[in-house]
Amino acid sequence: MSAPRTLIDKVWDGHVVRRRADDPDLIYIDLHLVHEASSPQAFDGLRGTGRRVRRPDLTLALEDHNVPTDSLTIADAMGREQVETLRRNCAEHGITVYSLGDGRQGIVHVVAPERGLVQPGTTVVCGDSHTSTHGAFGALAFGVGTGDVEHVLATQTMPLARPRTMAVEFAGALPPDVTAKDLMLAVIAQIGANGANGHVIEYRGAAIEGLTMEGRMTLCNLSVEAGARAGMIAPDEVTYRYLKGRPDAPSGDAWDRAERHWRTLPTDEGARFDRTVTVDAASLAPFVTWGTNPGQAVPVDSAVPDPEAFADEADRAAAERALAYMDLAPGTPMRSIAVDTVFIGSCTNGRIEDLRAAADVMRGRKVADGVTALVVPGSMAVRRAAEEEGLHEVFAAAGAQWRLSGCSMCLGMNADRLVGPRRCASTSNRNYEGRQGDRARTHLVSPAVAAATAVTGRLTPPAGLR
Ligand SMILES: CC(C)[C@H](C(=O)O)[C@@H](O)C(=O)O
Ligand code: SF4
Repeated sequence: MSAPRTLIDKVWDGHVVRRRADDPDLIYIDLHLVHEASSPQAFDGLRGTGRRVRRPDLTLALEDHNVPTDSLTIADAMGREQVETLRRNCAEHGITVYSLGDGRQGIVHVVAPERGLVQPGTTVVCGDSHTSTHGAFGALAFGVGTGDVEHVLATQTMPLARPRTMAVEFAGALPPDVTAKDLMLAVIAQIGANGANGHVIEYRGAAIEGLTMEGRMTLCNLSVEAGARAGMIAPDEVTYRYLKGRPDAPSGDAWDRAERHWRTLPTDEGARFDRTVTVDAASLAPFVTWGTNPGQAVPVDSAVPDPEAFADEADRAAAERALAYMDLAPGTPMRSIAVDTVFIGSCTNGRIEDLRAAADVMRGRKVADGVTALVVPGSMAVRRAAEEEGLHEVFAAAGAQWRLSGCSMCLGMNADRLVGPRRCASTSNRNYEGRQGDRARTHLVSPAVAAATAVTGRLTPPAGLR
């Protein structure tokens, strides 16, 4: 009987191409996702050394960061250049690219799973930190730098030091209105924005088993905001049901073989993690950030904390600086904070269930005067699914804008950028200074909280409308 192993260990061990003392392991990569913002130098590097892409068939490119969401024409010269460069690079190397205007286009971390490309027990990389999303399937998925993108393009492998393992155990069931987004904002508030540095997290417990694949993707997406290298969830019936029948998932005998393998992946009884953190899921509430990192978060029914209350000096200084940037005073009830913009979208919360949750809150209601609300589906497939259900009509009737898919207002790399000292409730994953625009102030929230906030014009949990 071999020693009990974690899910992380099993996927790692199954992908070591070469192991040598004093060297990082060389890991095989099953799926390489590419986007326009982080790939140009990598392709230049290949060209400079006369190398080709080793496995174009295991590489998929998408246009997401620089694309507009209100038109199929990229007005901005730099954005256009990025996208055209990606198209040229992909044509030169025989890589499939889902371009702006293609029905399969969308945010890389939304499209790959919905196609069935991300499968349990595989390794997935992309020159993008939120590649951690794909860990929801029990894949080992992580963001890599541009130099690594080049290495993977050329060799389909990557040298990697074995990460440490961390179990995040959720005790108890989720209360109503508490979503995967709230769970993870609570985890990051508990362990800190660097709390999982150097680790791959496995999320465990009944609250996780009860999440849909979409919720699991939201959770794993935010792993990197806790500093983790990746986040993973063991595959189960929920995973298999989601994958079956997707265009790029295995079918027939190949499915049966794959499923037999997938069922061997969950962490063995008695396997050890380097670290374990326990989170009381049953005591959580909808969370919202007050500061400029995702760990600076509190339940929406509480107040902006007093920096003086932080025991750690660095935390205190960070809180003071964050409150100055956010223009907030200690003790201000979160629910009294007025916003002028609401963004519903991104690879964290731009999937169909997220849009359903937002539409459920907005149905029959209106966006408050003076508030601009953007609803940006994470992919064109999500957009079509939402339209089939009539969600776009709910948003339009409420006065929200219904857009094409892309990263949009998640970051200031395209036309959906906030100008001036605007304040935004956003379903995205980052709230650092200038993230959504030069002086923009971001409050990270779940889709339901974003929708309720759009209706009242102030940070509001959905229960606040009932
Ligand atoms: C532009 C890209 C490399 C970046 C990332 O790595 O995550 C972006 O997607 C982000 O969310 O900040
Ligand atoms: S939606 Fe936001 S977080 Fe996700 S890949 Fe795009 S920019 Fe990065």
